[in-house]
Amino acid sequence: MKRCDQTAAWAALQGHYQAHGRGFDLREAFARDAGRYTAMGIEAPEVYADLSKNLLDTATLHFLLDLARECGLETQRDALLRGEPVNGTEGRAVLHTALRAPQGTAPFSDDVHGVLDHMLAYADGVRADWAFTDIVNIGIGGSDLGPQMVVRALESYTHSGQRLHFVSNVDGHDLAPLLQRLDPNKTLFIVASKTFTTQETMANAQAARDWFLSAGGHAISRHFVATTTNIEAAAAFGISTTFGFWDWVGGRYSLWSAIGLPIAIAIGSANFRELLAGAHAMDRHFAEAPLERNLPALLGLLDLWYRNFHGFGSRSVAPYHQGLARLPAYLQQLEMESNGKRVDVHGAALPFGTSPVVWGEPGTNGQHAYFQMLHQGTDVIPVEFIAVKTPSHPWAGQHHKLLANCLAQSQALMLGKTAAEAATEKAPTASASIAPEVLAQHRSFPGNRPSTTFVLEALTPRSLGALVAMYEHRVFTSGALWGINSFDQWGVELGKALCNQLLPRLASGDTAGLDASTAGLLRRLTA
Ligand SMILES: O=P(O)(O)OC[C@H]1O[C@](O)(CO)[C@@H](O)[C@@H]1O
Repeated sequence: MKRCDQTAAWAALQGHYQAHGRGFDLREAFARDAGRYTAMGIEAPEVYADLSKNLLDTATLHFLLDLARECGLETQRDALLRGEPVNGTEGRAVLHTALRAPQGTAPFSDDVHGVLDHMLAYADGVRADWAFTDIVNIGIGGSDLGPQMVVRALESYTHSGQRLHFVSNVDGHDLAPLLQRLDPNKTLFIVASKTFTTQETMANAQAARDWFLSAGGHAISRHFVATTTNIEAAAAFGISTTFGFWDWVGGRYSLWSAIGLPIAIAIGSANFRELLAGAHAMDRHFAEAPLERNLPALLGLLDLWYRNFHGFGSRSVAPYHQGLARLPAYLQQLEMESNGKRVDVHGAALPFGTSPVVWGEPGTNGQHAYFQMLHQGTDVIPVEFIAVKTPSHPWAGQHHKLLANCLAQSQALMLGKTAAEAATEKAPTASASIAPEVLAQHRSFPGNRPSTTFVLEALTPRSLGALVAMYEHRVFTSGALWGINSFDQWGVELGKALCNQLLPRLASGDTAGLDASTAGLLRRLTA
């Protein structure tokens, strides 16, 4: 398997970038090719993607697809899906796709469906049990972001009466205000942790249990359940109802496993199965569609083109659906924990950039905050718009405003406005004292700024499942091309170890042997 920079296609792309890519102009590309929108629209299950407002043409795509083939992308993908130990540094397979495959069609099927059926039956029982008014998921990272994002997105599928809460931060300001509002005998706590050792989760679980007992709670066994691979540790904590999963489910890929319990309680088993079905449909697309029409593969290639040739270090995600408010945070873990790596699978330092910074907010809110920089700042930041055709509220006029904003932003990023065009506009009165040609500079936009727009018919369990799986496979694609292990996360370990060393010093105030800055700050925080 070749790393991207060791292929002939990489060299060809370098030449192509110098000759055409650098000076590529979207406005000219649309003027030259009337069929550009149609040719660069990809129909994947539940997701339509308009790639036409990106800085590439048929020749670029041709070289990128050559690169994918030379890197053995399809072979790497097949190894992933077969359950080979592609997570080399941890000696593990990576099989989140098996969690959403129909019975008998993927590795570990009996185990997967056994836990799934058990978990969904329990979830439906909780939904029907009106004695539970509040469900609290205690977990962090992958044991929080996925379930939280999905529950928020599918709020219209939840039934009223039960409230879902997510507590993640070791900061007591997360848990304490919530507990004040809860009745212990009407609350279910889900302690969600793949390892059941994570400091934040264990601290919050302990605090919740202490509160439960001191606030008059009865029957811990009914009010605390766990979702974990470490059933012994959950039992030692005193939890007898546990839904398990396996080491081949990465934390950031785990919402499809027992970690999805809060989702299942929120939307019910039938809808949870729809979520899985949507993801499975995208899995099949990724596994079977030719690379030319394979949406996750094309997105991964586009990421490489932007990161390694155009030098863009960031990508902004703008979901034009308030339900997807937590999607950017979810994608930050998915993408940056997966591909924020600086050595390849053989431990060799990489001579090129890997994961971009992924960030964003729902539209239209972002427009009134940082879109200024996207339009007129000095950095080019590709933007990803997500538009949903049919809302789940009744206000068509308001939805039209949302969609018009979404389309207008990608249009403005692409078209821009020249100083000459700006000069023809009537200046606002407040700016009248500025020379018109100076004002025109301020009011002009460079344009030619790339974006992708995804369209969903509606935000449903099925479409959301497909959308998330699309992102997972896209991250796999760019990681595979870069030659990195997208499935470990050693970068989180050093901070954890140093935290454990510092912890006793917070109580004792001992600063001996610390660097001057850490010692000074510790003194300031403890004196
Ligand atoms: O589910 P756990 O084991 O508590 O881990 C939580 C999170 O911590 C990490 O291991 C590192 O931050 C993530 O990969 C993971 O999702």
